[in-house]
Amino acid sequence: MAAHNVSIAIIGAGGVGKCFLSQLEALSKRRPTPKLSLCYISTSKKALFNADYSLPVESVLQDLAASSKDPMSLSQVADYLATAPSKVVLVDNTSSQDVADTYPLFLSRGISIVTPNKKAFSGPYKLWQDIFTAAATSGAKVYHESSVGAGLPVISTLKDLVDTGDEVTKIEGVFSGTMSFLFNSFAPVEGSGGQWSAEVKKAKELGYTEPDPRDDLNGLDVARKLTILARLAGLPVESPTSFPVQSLIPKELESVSSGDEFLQRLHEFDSQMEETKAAAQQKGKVVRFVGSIDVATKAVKVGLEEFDKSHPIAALKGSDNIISFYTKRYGANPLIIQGAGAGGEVTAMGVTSDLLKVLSQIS
Ligand SMILES: NC(=O)C1=CN([C@@H]2O[C@H](COP(=O)(O)OP(=O)(O)OC[C@H]3O[C@@H](n4cnc5c(N)ncnc54)[C@H](OP(=O)(O)O)[C@@H]3O)[C@@H](O)[C@H]2O)C=CC1
Ligand SMILES: N[C@@H](CC=O)C(=O)O
Ligand code: NA
Repeated sequence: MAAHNVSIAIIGAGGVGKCFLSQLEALSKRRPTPKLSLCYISTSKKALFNADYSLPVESVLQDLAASSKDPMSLSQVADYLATAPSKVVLVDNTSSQDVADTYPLFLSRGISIVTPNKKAFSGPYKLWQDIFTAAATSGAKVYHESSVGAGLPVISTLKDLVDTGDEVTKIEGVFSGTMSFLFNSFAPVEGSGGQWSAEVKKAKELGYTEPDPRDDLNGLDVARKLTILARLAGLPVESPTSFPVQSLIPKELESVSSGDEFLQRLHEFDSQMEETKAAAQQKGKVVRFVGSIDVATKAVKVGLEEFDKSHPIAALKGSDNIISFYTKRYGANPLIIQGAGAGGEVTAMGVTSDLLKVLSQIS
């Protein structure tokens, strides 16, 4: 049976979006079927689309930069995509809550979704239910592997554990590429480490942070990931603020209005993090930012902990995440996933592999 053509719509063309576009271009060359055509792309300021639902992938970033079209409203995007001549997959490469809130509408109109955006799956529990109900009713697919651990197979592994009847008892580890990079370079196992505020700027330049790095430093990014994993493990966690989350934002900077001003002023408070580092050092330990979900007691928490220098969490490198799944089948030795947990290419890889899963089911 011939594969049907599929149209791809993309919202968001930043660090992850650009890497996704180049992976999409390479994919279309490597795997000519199903034929993929790009039908819509937008940032928050500009959009590109046309009446025949076909845009050239090779030049789309330049064409988008030169475009004079405003983005459509999200309900207009849903109308436009629902009348496309082929099935459509929407790739949300933003961190927008508004786009996330519209997933039930897209899905109910038969538009599948792949995304690294955490907001839909870690927002109110009702949104989570509406998303999966809409998908089940319409048959559209929704995948979000890169919403936890970037391209690392964290969500697919947890789903496999649950779907095959294993009992997940605990999930713990380092869930933030930014936090991992910061502590690995600021408080390394050997050597004195860098300056906290300078490392935060580096993490942003490397594309590890959220668009606003305060969303990483306040612990909410990790809390969102734990909310997603807890829900998949069967705990109906209401929201990422419904359990204890430690923030590393200095009190004095809590009310600054922009991420840029925050970054400019952060160095004034470097001594606070130096004290935290020194307290661990005095005990021969290092400090790291971790999270855990205890399924039996329903306890979820996020924050700083001290680790012996020989502990696998202390020895992480770069932006690596490490995530341990304790289950009935795996017993005392958890199933462990480790590797880069942030960065454009590895995040886009998770999005592209989700796209392949959707294509295998709808084309
Ligand atoms: N970077 C990483 O390592 C990882 C990122 N993720 C997730 O991937 C997503 C993208 O991250 P990243 O690429 O780094 O972020 P960027 O800030 O680099 O890019 C975000 C893009 O989304 C666009 N955008 C934002 N809001 C809207 C909107 N309402 N409508 C249309 N476009 C919008 C922005 O456009 P404009 O520039 O015009 O505002 C920009 O093109 C986030 O959800 C993030 O949490 C997940 C795992 C790892
Ligand atoms: N800002 C996030 C990006 C991936 O989710 C992180 O640093 O882990
Ligand atoms: Na992942």
